[in-house]
Amino acid sequence: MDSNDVSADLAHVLYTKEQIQDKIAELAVQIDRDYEGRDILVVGVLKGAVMVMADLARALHSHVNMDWMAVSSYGSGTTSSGVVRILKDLDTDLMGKHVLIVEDIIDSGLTLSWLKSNLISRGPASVEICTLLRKPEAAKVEIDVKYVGFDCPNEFVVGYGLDFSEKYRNLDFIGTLAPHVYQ
Ligand SMILES: O=P(O)(O)OC[C@H]1O[C@H](OP(=O)(O)OP(=O)(O)O)[C@H](O)[C@@H]1O
Ligand code: HPA
Repeated sequence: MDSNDVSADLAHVLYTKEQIQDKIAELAVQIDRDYEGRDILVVGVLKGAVMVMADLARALHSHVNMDWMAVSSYGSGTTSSGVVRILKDLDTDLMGKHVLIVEDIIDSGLTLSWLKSNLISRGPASVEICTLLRKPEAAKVEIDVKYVGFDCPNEFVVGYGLDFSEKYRNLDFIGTLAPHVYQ
């Protein structure tokens, strides 16, 4: 094997490319049904949500506008503190819009909890959340999430937008890392 081959860094595959694509197609059917007759403003949270946004937006049949936010959560090490700073704000006025926040993962829930309240304060007609992954055992706050792809184990996961030190986002599947990567 090539020493630069990322597959050597992986411990387990949790969700294959096919499982992810099937799940996104399922979510798109639900979303199209729920938003029938209404335009959707999908808001992707950079950078992790890039892959989910790209695939979900293409799977939807509804009229969709796309916008992006970048936020940073401060905390010690890998722990989100819930104190969130906006690094890139939306270009769109949310007044009267049906907003669907699209995320790769809800871990502690602190980022999304803050973001949802922030967007609600801008006067949209509705704000819902769609996340590909959620870690139920890691939740620190309760948030109402309408669309969840997979409830996943409380392990650090990478791939399909999710990174470790900015690597592995480009994998088309989701997995866990081998211990040597962290050492
Ligand atoms: O539920 P929480 O514990 O708040 O964690 C979830 C957040 O963490 C990840 O983003 P990250 O800050 O790693 O940035 P990235 O999307 O650029 O990778 C993910 O995309 C969520 O935004
Ligand atoms: O498990 C994770 N992997 C990558 N990024 C993350 N951000 C929150 N949780 C995770």
